[in-house]
Amino acid sequence: MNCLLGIDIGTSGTKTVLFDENGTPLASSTVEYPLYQPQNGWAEQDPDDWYRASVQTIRTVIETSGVSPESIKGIGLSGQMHGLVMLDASGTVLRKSILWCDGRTTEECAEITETIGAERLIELTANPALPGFTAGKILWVRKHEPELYAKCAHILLPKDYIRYKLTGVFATEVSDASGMNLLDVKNRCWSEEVVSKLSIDPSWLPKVYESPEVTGYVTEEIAALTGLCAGTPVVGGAGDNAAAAVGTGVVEDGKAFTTIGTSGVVFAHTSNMVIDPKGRVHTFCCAVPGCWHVMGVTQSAGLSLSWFRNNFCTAEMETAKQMGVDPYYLMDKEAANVPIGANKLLFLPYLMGERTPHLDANCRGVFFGLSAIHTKRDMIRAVMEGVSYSLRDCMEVLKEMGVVSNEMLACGGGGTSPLWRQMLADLYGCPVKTVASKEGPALGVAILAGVGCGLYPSVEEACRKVIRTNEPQLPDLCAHEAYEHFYAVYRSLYPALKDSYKALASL
Ligand SMILES: Nc1ncnc2c1ncn2[C@@H]1O[C@H](COP(=O)(O)OP(=O)(O)O)[C@@H](O)[C@H]1O
Ligand SMILES: O=C(CO)[C@@H](O)[C@H](O)COP(=O)(O)O
Repeated sequence: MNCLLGIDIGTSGTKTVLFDENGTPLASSTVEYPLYQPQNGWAEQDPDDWYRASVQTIRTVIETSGVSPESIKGIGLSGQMHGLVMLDASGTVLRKSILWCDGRTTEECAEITETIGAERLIELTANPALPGFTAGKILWVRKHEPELYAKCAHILLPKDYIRYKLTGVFATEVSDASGMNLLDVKNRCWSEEVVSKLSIDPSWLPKVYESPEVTGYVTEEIAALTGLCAGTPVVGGAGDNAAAAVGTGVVEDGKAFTTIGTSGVVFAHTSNMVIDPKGRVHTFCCAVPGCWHVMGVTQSAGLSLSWFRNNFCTAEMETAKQMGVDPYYLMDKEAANVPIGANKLLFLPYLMGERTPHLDANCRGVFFGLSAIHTKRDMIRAVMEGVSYSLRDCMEVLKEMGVVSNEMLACGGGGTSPLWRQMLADLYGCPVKTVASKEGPALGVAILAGVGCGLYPSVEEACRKVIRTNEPQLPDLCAHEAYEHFYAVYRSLYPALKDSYKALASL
């Protein structure tokens, strides 16, 4: 039997899944780790937490599956995008990684825009300078931590740090590199102009591959720690969203998915490069060589619900533990008993600022319309609806650009909730499907590994062989109409609060 391994370095945890060559999961293991928030709007993680989680989950899936390590023909890596990992010349991590949802670099982004020129930056990198992206984080460390910056010899993205630990190679691939503000997204290589104008040492940047290409091989040391065979090939893989696209079969024009992970993303495949002139959605290379994708991002999707759970649902967490079920299952049940509109309670999910459509690192979460009638269950529903309104905002921009068809796939932790999927179907006004496999990004990069090691002829062929979809959830037209009224009020809130957000941030 031929097997493939997919490793996804998510924000909530690392998930490693072993598949057979038909995409059937044989074993899966997840290890969670903390998110550090040293200041309001900052977010960091320890790259060595990702490494420990990777080693542990690889070892676990090999042991529990009982497959022989020789049968693992290739490994694919996926991960949260944009995070800055800085290493010194000996390969030691210099500081905690500054993550995709960290909003500290508004000033540095303005500096990048001024240095390159707003139009030229979009011409070269297909995107404006955004606080979530990596280049601003590099400039922030240069300005605020010069002693540490002086020791830097390598810059990597989260999953590429794990690649370095597995193979000893400094490499990345086009989909993740697109989110650094340093890649020439059209030509799929580093932009010499941007790198040199920002005075970033080009020797710090890893070599860029296409997603299915082999980038290196598992070392003897890692083999001894994990049970893998030394010499197992590791392919480029993809940023988590490009990886989820492969894992849900979104590899052709007109196909799209929504993921509710820590972040929320509405993603559409494009075989031509399409750019939103207002910069509200990102244009990145995708994992299919020669193709791109457009995606809108809600910074705090699952994060809003996990924040609510952790702070206000200790009773549900306790009951869930006693019942041996997931606390989110109980929270879903409570929310399902509340009518559309959460008894006139709205939630703006801007806990970590927002990208699509506002591009504002300073905005923050709001419960709007709170009344003495409301209970916790209204608030749970309002959080889930608020995230769905924000995803509808993403959808509206993609529709304006003409890149989505009238069908949507749902994935990510939140995409496993039938209630959340129905909210999406009702709000988008289109059927929402899931794929039979729940493994999204891990399956996506396992498929890429299968292409890289010759088990499949192409990404598209592999998806045709492996991906199966379930029956769709259909939109309810009455619910759609009801949501339209609440969505209109939701849309009016950000413009009304914009100046107040700025004032609050400046205090
Ligand atoms: N049954 C569920 N109902 C609603 N939301 C859920 C459920 N299960 C998981 N989630 C959401 O999914 C999020 C985690 O998604 P996941 O895709 O694993 O995250 P990441 O890839 O960012 O680490 C949680 O924060 C939670 O909000
Ligand atoms: O910043 C983005 C995409 O631009 C996020 O989608 C990150 O890639 C984090 O993903 P999750 O941890 O939510 O999967």
